[in-house]
Amino acid sequence: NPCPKKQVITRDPLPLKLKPIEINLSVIGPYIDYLKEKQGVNNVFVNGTTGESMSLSVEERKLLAEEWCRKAKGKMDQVIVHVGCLSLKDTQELAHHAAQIEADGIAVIAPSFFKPSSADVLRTFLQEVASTAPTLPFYYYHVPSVTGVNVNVRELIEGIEKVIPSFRGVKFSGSDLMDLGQCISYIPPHWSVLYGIDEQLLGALVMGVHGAVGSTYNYVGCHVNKLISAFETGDLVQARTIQFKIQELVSFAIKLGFDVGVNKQLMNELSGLDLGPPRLPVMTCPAARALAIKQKYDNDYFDSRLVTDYFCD
Ligand SMILES: CC(=O)N[C@@H]([C@@H](O)[C@H](O)[C@H](O)CO)[C@@H](O)CC(=O)C(=O)O
Repeated sequence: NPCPKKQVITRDPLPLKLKPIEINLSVIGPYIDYLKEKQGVNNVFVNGTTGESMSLSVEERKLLAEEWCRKAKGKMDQVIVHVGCLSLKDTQELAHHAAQIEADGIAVIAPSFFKPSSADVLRTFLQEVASTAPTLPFYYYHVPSVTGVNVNVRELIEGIEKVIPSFRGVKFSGSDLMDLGQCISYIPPHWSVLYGIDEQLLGALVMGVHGAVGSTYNYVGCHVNKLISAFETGDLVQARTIQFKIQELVSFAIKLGFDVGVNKQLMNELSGLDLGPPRLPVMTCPAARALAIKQKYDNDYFDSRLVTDYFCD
């Protein structure tokens, strides 16, 4: 067995440089039009979980935030930019940048590698961030299933306005309805609590949330607007019908393995726009899985025999 010859290994011509930008800014404008015209979505929350912010560089996040703010001007009511990072310094840099580009607000998750040991420590972290963008409305983004930081939000926000005068509310993506209710009963009228578990929105509306932010609203946004309207006019039968449909879709997708990659593929297919693949460690959704979920969506939402009464325009 002959010895393998020694090989010369050539170096990558750009060994340490980043490859050219791997984010597609050009699709943001058309995507805003799709959200507005086809889904009735008038506010966006960008660089959050669905936007894979924690897998992006600070530079990429700035470029994305800038493009969203620029293209949404005159079309969307508000662009809230999520600026949370593992590092306080990066978070402050993004908060300061969001103020420069005139975002309508910022949101921050709890750092999740070195986790805050208490609500007090988390409040201090948020205060340090808010102080770099003191004029921007500030939201705490509570998403314990992802961060593993499950502080009591009511405890966190009690008195928070004394240290963060720009504090304006919470994006609450937790399932603890007692904590949710205790936040809502505490907050002043100029704050809001926005709910982030799409399949449980109706329960949160009953508790008094002021709005909803969710990944599936990229393609069921118009249905959710109808759910909210039905709830507001007291038509609980209609509101439940829509909520149950969303639960069916989400539970079907969860059984097949629902994650940000699957969601992204659904956003691609249902918007008709090429939003590109997710970034590792999120995997591209296998084609068969996306097809099965899309078929479920098409059957439930576009079969006029089933949904004539709340079919989206
Ligand atoms: C953990 C997570 O990803 N939650 C989603 C939900 O929309 C979630 O995908 C949905 O309720 C299905 O479970 C959103 O709260 C995330 C979100 O709004 C964001 O992109 O920041």
